[in-house]
Amino acid sequence: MKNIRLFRAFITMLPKIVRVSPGLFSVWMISAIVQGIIIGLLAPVMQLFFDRATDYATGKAGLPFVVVGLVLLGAFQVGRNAINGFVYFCQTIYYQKADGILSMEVHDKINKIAPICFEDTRILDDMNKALQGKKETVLFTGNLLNTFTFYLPYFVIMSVYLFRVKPILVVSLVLIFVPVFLTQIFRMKIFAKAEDKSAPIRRKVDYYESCMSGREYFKETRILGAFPYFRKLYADSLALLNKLRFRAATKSDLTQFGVQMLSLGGNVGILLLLLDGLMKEEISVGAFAAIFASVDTMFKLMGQLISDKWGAIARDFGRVQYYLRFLQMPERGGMDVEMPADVDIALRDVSFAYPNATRNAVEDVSLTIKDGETIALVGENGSGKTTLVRLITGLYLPDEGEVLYGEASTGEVSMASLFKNTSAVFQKFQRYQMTLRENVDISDVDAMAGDADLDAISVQSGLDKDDRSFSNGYDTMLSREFDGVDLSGGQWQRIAIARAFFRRHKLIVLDEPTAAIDPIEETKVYKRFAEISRDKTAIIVTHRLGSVKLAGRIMVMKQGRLVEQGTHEELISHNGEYARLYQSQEQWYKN
Ligand SMILES: Nc1ncnc2c1ncn2[C@@H]1O[C@H](COP(=O)(O)OP(=O)(O)OP(=O)(O)O)[C@@H](O)[C@H]1O
Repeated sequence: MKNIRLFRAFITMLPKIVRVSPGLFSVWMISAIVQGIIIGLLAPVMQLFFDRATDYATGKAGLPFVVVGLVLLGAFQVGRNAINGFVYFCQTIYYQKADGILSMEVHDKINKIAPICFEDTRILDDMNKALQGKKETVLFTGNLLNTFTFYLPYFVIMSVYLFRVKPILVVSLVLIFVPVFLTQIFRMKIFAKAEDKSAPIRRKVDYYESCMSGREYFKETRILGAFPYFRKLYADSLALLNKLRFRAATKSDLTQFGVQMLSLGGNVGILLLLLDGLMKEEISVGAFAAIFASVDTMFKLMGQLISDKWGAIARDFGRVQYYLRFLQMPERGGMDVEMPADVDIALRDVSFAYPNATRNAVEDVSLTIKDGETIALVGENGSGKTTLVRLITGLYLPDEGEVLYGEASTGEVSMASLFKNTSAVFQKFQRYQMTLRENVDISDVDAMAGDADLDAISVQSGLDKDDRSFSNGYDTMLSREFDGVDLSGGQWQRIAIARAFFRRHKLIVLDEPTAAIDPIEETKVYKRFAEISRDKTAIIVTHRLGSVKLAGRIMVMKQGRLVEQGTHEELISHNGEYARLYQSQEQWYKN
């Protein structure tokens, strides 16, 4: 993907940030400009007051003059504190709002990109970085805006003021600014380099940490006695990470120390120039006192702009690029059409390879599934069954050939249109941490299951709501994280089946839906499934060949190819791959 330049990134982000809340954005920007102007004008106002005070002391002016100067100075000081607080308030609220809205945008985008992208580790990596980058994107835009709204007016006012007092002051300011700026760039480079080296080590540290104490890992790690092994890996990686951090911090701190010395030198230099001007009566006592009082703020703001703001811009820019490139990723697209319900599904010379895979997972498959037919897909591990059903449903698009629903090719139709009449239970089904009712409802949010629907679906999927696990019936929370209960693998699988049955569908895919259910209960589930899918197209992927007999036709996959198809009896008498698989399973039960 192409690199995005800083200015381009800024003008791409700006309208997105403004759209979050145009009213609040205007208030925030205007108040930041006013803040810059007030703080910039503080030095001339101070001079005014000190000059008047000197005039009063030497009898050149009356007391009211001094009082007016003092009131003006007081007003600016109060104004400065008030505006500082107000700008901070606006900015905090704005960042929070923008973060929420940009998160939505990322999730909407993820919903539109082709599901195959989730099989590509590089795209997944980019997606993760984009998600992390969304927060930094808001800060990045905010920091750039801040440069123009607050720092620019402040430094323009200060430069004009200093120039009018003594032009050499502006020149010395620029002379200090340049090396400070360059050293900050050097510091950014140190951190960028350290970050590049640390990122993979940090991933390992996080991973070893979860292997030691993560919820999913700790039982197996304990049983295997692998804790000391992971502990050592963790400690070694952590030590390496700390070494990198220490080196970067040392270099950076030394540079920072140099910068501080430079600023101190600059500070002293400016004061000497001022003193010289005062002695030669080129500048007034008021100007001397005002600049003397403001020079510290000026150096602080300069450091803040360069290290905090631009440092953060440089640090965050990489992630912002990931974010913007992710938003530019091509979407799956396709037409929104009303898919005909009662059509045959045909695959014509379909081949497919996973991203970065060296060989096809599905190779030159042609077949037709008649409307309302029940098909069983069988074959050894890795023979391509799951991939084939993903192609049939249109979740993935073929690299070669086409999958047709009647006349419509899956590549031309939008995912929403395609999946409208499809339901599925996947091998790796999800355990949604919600109530039992919600776990079913989400498959057809327009229908919302009532108790009667849930009773019917529970029977079909073999779910027993009177089981003592469901202490609150259908409203039992199925998550220990949310003060609910956890279930057995078989119970979760039945919920996944219930969810698939609840969805209105013309095509249903059951990819190994009963692996965690005992064989007797499995037979019952399949029988009930045969009843409810009588007029529907159904595809069952299974290893247990005892349950494939209910299918009208059995298709046998081997190394990505469709090698046999027919009824159980036909395939047994053919004495090929299916017969071999069937006989080997028969042996399990006989021996
Ligand atoms: N995400 C992936 N990336 C790369 N290759 C994959 C991916 N998923 C599956 N494969 C490969 O594609 C081939 C077919 O896998 P598939 O999951 O379709 O087989 P299967 O018949 O369903 O296997 P099983 O019975 O074990 O579930 C295998 O060689 C597998 O290694």
